[in-house]
Amino acid sequence: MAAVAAAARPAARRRRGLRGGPRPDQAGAAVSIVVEDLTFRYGERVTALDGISLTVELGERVAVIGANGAGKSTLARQLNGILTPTGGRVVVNGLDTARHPISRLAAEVGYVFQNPDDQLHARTIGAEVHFGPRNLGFPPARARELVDRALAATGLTDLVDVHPHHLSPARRKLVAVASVLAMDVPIVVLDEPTAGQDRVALDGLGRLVDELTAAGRTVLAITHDLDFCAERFDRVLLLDNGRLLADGPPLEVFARAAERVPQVVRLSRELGWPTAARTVPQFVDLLRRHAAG
Ligand SMILES: Nc1ncnc2c1ncn2[C@@H]1O[C@H](COP(=O)(O)OP(=O)(O)OP(=O)(O)O)[C@@H](O)[C@H]1O
Repeated sequence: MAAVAAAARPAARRRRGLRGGPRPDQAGAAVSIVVEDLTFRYGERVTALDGISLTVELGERVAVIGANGAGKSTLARQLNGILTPTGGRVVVNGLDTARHPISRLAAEVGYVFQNPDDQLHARTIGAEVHFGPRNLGFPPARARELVDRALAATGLTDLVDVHPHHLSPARRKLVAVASVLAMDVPIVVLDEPTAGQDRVALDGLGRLVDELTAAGRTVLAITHDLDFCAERFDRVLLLDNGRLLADGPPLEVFARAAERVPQVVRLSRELGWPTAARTVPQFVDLLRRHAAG
């Protein structure tokens, strides 16, 4: 947050009405993210992304999965300009990331870092969550409203005066999520949101994804949590060694990733069902139907 939100000055940008819904670009008004033949190298030796192309529509929810080192975080960091392409291009909400500063992109894309300690800097949770909307130039009353809503959505309302570093890493992650929510950006990128979270927080995060996309926000989440992925996402990108190996509905993509599937999917397959369950309730429902004959 420190890097992104601090860079979000000047506040006047928002007053000039430069943010909001998607603006027309070559791919059309409903397009949220365009990635064209994206290649990214760290130095000379490491090709972290290799010829990735995809389009994400406004309001879509997309999960990005893949083994450690597959390139997931590198892809996510292209979306807010922390990294820019070595080859190809990335366009978010009509803005080519290579042609706009991080400060401009911060008004379009909120990025929740994998490690919240890379993001949090304020002395209280309240101040942390307030930082982004204030720097983006929201009028005070609107900023207050956004902060209150973000705190409530992440279950942190009663902790506004607490120092983030007095919380567990999983709770600090929720502070990072709240900080991004409060910025009210059209595109939200979550890097490993569920790591270390308990069931209550997991359900809360799932509801957040539902609410954000219902409100027309685009959500892209990097995750190793395949249950979360299967339960909450309609579209999954499978990265493998910097390449986009599969892009489609969860069950189709899991079929390409034989060893990486949620338990209910694996159980469905082991039981020889023609249609696999994606979630536990679906599994129970199918089990009842099969048992009934
Ligand atoms: N700052 C860096 N300098 C050099 N190489 C890097 C750097 N960051 C990542 N890499 C390399 O780029 C490749 C992709 O890394 P990336 O972190 O994007 O993968 P990932 O899929 O997010 O992995 P994980 O699930 O472990 O977070 C890996 O080979 C990694 O070692």
